[in-house]
Amino acid sequence: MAYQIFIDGQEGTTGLKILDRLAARPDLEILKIDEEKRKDPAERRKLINASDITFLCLPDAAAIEAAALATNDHVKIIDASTAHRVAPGWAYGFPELSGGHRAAIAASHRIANPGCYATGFISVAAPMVRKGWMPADYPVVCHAVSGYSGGGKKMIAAYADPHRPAEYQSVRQYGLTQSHKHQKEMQVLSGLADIPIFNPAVSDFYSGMTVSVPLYTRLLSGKPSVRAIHEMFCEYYAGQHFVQVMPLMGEGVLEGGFLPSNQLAGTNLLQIFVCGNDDRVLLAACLDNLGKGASGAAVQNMNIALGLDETTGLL
Ligand SMILES: NC(=O)C1=CN([C@@H]2O[C@H](COP(=O)(O)OP(=O)(O)OC[C@H]3O[C@@H](n4cnc5c(N)ncnc54)[C@H](OP(=O)(O)O)[C@@H]3O)[C@@H](O)[C@H]2O)C=CC1
Ligand SMILES: CC(=O)N[C@@H](CCC(=O)OP(=O)(O)O)C(=O)O
Repeated sequence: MAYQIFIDGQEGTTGLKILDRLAARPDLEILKIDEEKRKDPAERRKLINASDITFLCLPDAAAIEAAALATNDHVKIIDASTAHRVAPGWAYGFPELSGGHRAAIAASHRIANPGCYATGFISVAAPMVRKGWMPADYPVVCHAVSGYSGGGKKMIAAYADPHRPAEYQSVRQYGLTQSHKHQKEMQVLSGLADIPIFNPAVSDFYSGMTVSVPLYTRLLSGKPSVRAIHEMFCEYYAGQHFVQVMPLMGEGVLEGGFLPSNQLAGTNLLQIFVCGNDDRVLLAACLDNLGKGASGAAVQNMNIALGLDETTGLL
């Protein structure tokens, strides 16, 4: 019998992308909610409890409410929101981070899907801390640029508006108060003592993102060379299908010395670039905010939670 899947928030940006990725799969049956009952707690409770897997593609408050509607012991919840990412009892859905993370996703009934920026940041910061090269109190700074679909339906509509302000054509930095909702998750999952300084920006393209962390090697334990850092990342992610460590300096991959942000749109891939020199290193992660940053990761986590090949149905 096909697995029963419910997407709470099926009309939103992330919900629709998950639906797209699952639509052609014969091993799954999608439990659709009537349009007029999309926000009816009783109907949602019924479908959540009838499912094997429920994806929550909702704002945080609605995701917390939805998780409480799951009353049977069977259903596995995969929450795309920020609500449960550092909550006790929830597995963090980044299987490439460690064998322990993959095992927790396979065993848990509550899986928090990582944030898009957080995925990029953790992919480069966590191995540096785990390998003992970046001291936990390293003063970490992170820069990032995202496509506007990261802001969901409202931001997509604002960018598509023919009467939008001219400034939308420029890169717009935000998170200026240093209290972006991903910062706690970035700190905790990377094993850092302090919240990193985070400078996100949104720009005039639909999806994709680059998340960068500049480092002084002189502040790292053992002062590793840029080549040694690259080798460490190659070993850390060896054998992973969706996380790829690119050639040192992006040799043969980056055209004209530019690192684009939209190259991985439509995929579940995350590519890591190690650039710079033996004094100043730039670690950068490129991904699709709607792919490995949201719907792709959610489907990968579902595959693991169901005991399937994690690449099923994913590019
Ligand atoms: N966009 C992205 O790149 C990423 C998003 N996320 C997270 O995923 C979640 C969904 O984001 P996104 O898809 O972008 O957001 P959207 O705003 O595009 O979609 C959210 C959907 O949830 C629906 N909704 C709101 N409240 C309720 C409720 N009480 N009951 C049922 N449905 C409700 C909305 O309905 P209506 O259509 O009526 O507005 C909408 O369809 C968020 O928590 C977001 O932070 C995570 C990673 C990346
Ligand atoms: C461009 C833009 O606005 N991006 C969103 C991040 C989207 C995301 O990852 O949302 P989650 O926190 O649910 O993971 C933002 O900065 O809030």
